[in-house]
Amino acid sequence: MRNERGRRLGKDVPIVVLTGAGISAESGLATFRGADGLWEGHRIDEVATPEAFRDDPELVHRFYNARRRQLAGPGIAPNAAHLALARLERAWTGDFLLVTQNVDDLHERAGMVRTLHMHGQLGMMRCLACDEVGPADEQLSVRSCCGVCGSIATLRPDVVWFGEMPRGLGRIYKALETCGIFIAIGTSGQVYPAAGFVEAARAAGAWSIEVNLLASAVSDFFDEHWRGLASEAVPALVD
Ligand SMILES: CC(C)NC(=O)[C@H](Cc1c[nH]c2ccccc12)NC(=O)[C@H](CCCC/N=C(/NCCC(=O)O)S[C@H]1O[C@H](COP(=O)(O)OP(=O)(O)OC[C@H]2O[C@@H](n3cnc4c(N)ncnc43)[C@H](O)[C@@H]2O)[C@@H](O)[C@H]1O)NC(=O)OCc1ccccc1
Repeated sequence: MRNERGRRLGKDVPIVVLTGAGISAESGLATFRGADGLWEGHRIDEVATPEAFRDDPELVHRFYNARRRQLAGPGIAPNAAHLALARLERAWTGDFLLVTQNVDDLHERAGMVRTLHMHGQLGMMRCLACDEVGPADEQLSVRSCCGVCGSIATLRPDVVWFGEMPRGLGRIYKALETCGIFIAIGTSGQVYPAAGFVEAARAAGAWSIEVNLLASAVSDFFDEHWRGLASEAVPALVD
């Protein structure tokens, strides 16, 4: 991998890659702030909150069931950007961590292993009574029963909602504090704490690269910018 000044970026330095909805856009999955950023007329961050689940759990279940159906649907598959990152992970000799804000499983379907879903996973559910986590199907509802403790109406999507603590922050900040390269792909830099990772990486002296269709809210923090479709820019960057 070479930076825009052609300086070879050694595959032996610790690297952190952050991805957002933009990397899955070309796989047919809607981005959050794409189109109108609405689902059934609801602003996404209206249905992705603990308050929404408390007030109207059926609406929230419908939202996540619809996204599970879409993700499991025909034609939804990892694109060239996911596949290029999987090649990079296999070729990387230094510490490698992929942190994704995405709840889809396209990185894993592309063969990636060292992934951390900081906002949870669409394919999993958690029981609020016994805290058991297990695979979720497309029919989750308030009538669903927990297979472990038998309680009803206690199953929720195992995702991180607005106002909730993201997953693995300790591991993420540890990796950011020692990384030599930080790459952000397909994220608008509007949701925290993810949007603040580039500053932590820079503070550690990392070379920072942003790959995005448009400028993001944190573009100024990056050393290098690759503007374009992830499916074209990521292979060009890493191969
Ligand atoms: C809206 C925003 C202002 N609000 C927040 O950030 C809030 C509140 C907040 C906390 N700190 C702050 C500081 C300042 C201001 C606000 C806050 N944050 C939280 O609540 C977080 C939890 C947030 C997580 C919420 N859950 C999600 N998802 C899971 C659910 C679900 O999926 O249903 S967030 C969800 O939205 C975000 C969407 O953003 P992107 O992925 O960037 O997608 P977007 O559509 O915006 O952009 C796509 C980009 O791709 C580009 N693109 C499009 N197509 C392509 C293409 N083809 N190729 C390349 N690029 C492309 C576009 O140009 C665009 O730039 C993702 O994070 C995604 O996971 N929790 C928390 O803070 O807990 C306490 C705490 C405090 C301190 C330390 C620890 C904890």
